[in-house]
Amino acid sequence: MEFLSRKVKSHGQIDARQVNGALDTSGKIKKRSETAMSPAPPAQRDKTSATHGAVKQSYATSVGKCTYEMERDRIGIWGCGDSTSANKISGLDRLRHPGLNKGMAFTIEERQTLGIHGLLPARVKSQEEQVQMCKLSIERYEDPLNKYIYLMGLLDRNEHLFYRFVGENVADMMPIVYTPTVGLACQKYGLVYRRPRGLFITIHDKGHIYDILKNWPETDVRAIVVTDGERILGLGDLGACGMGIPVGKLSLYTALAGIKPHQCLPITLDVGTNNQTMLDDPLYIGLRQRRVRGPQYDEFIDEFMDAVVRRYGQNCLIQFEDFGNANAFRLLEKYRGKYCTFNDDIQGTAAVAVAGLLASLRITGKKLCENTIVFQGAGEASLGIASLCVMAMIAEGCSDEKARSRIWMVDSKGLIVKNRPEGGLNEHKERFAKDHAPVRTLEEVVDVAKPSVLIGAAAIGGAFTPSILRKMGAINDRPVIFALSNPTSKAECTAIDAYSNTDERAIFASGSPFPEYRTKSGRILRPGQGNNSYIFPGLALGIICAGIIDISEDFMLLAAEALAEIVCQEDLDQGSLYPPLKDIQDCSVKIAKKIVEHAYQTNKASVFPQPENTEEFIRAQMYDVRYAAAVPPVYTWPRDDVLRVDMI
Ligand SMILES: O=C([O-])CC(=O)C(=O)O
Ligand SMILES: [Mg+2]
Repeated sequence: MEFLSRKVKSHGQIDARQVNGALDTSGKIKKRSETAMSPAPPAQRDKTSATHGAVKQSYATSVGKCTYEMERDRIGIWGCGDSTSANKISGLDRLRHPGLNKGMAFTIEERQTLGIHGLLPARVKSQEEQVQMCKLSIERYEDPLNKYIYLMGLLDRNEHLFYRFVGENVADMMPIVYTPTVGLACQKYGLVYRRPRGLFITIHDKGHIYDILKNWPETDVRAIVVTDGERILGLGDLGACGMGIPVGKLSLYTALAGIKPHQCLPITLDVGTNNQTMLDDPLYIGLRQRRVRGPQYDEFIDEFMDAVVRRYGQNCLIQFEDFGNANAFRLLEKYRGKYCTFNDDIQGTAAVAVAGLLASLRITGKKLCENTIVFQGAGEASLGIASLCVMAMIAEGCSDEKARSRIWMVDSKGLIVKNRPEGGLNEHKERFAKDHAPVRTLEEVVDVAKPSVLIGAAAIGGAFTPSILRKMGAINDRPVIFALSNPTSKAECTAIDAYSNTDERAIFASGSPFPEYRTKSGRILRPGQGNNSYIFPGLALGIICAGIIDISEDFMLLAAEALAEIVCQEDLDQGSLYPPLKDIQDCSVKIAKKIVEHAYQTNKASVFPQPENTEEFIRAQMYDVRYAAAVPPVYTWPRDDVLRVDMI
């Protein structure tokens, strides 16, 4: 009895803001009914057939909810009891559930109420103290792969803590959960894999994809990153081990753009691999067979797309990641406009590179269309960037033909020219083919074209030789050099190469991070990271908040312009064309804001009514890394003296 009264009394100490409603952006308490958070509409989920009509949603359906109520519903979803009997969930299950676990941050009241008192040491830690612990723990590891394994372990144990820790240490943690370490993790995925963190759907599951999606315990999925593992970063075909990429990308959805973790689903489509080393490796985790191609592959992907719509609704975003060149372009063309989809390697990389180019104009004082751009590579990234450059040049007032004339592309056979003796130009390359005699090497193309901008995205590490870089320095006052291939080993040159071969005049960016560079005069240059991570989280946030299905190219240019606008003079003075990584979460919100506003202007939004204050609306939807109360809200009764009945 005494124990009970202690429990009830202690409930009163729970922060009412956490249990009774969400904080709005001003820190003011809103009742839940005033917030945009509420359950996903059942009618929109689990459709019996894939329909493709416009789906109109209300605010209430666009984003899901948070705080105690959401935590409670998730308990049901994870099979620990239905949501109505959720309060009966064992405390032990809470400790094991990464979305509910707070570790030693469970209060004494929560421990007693939930029946986990005694399972934890006496000490109650604040989340801030736990973040400090994470820092100490990760610093103990020297090998980046061990740091990766530590962080994934943290994610498996305690989601809120993981996202708070990564979110507060973006510059230090991004190279671990993302490029370049994630590349190493994929190569060693057989060693790294611990527990389900996404779905593996194999070609043998054809005909049953919907059923597999139903095995995923979350029903409110808003974003999927999918790969078939054929071109993982610049590392090539890693088959099912490519899973590290969707996992890494979606962890940035949450860490950088506040998209709720349970709304994100990583998927690997395992159609085999042509990587013999993987096939021979006893640790390989995927199907031990060569890649399936042709109609069987196409039917498989078609079925996947329809199953996603049927399970999660038409507004569920499907980001294609690290598919092989041929499939990437084909599938983008096939599905765009019909499904809520974009290809990050073609379009996301294009947007981040064009953002960097737009920012570089503030240093060179030129218009984009006054530049001559040479691409090393003519794959997804290069062709995507080239196309978006044309769009940006046309926006400056130049003709399509003139814009294309500014672009020179080099592939494995040399300069892409019309009537190439070897033939074999696809329509994407054909668009940029020059009326020129064959030119074999990149260096010769630099001699002929005299570019102001050199962009590498063909995963040939070291392709920008000192001699090429020196030529760029000789032709230009401020040569623009982008070494975009990932991971670091595939970069076309290092930051040091770029600066030291151009008398430190290069305007340099790279896909993977490079350390700061000290000039001879002692100035510190901070090479910017032209990685699509500046784009895809904010883009996705905007798409989800406005319910955009048709992600047309204007959204990509808009995202690029939005990012370029954020770059300030101080960034440029430090040699960076991008804002510092520590500001990347703000960039995501700013990009999302532009995307949402543009969606309403162009009738592409399906969430109504349009929010009055876009930024406030977006921020109100974002994941809160702080812990929610784990026990139900309490209400107060009148004082004892009011209730007392006079018996005399
Ligand atoms: O993952 C990254 O760092 C960028 C990217 O999309 C790729 O290289 O394929
Ligand atoms: Mg990629």
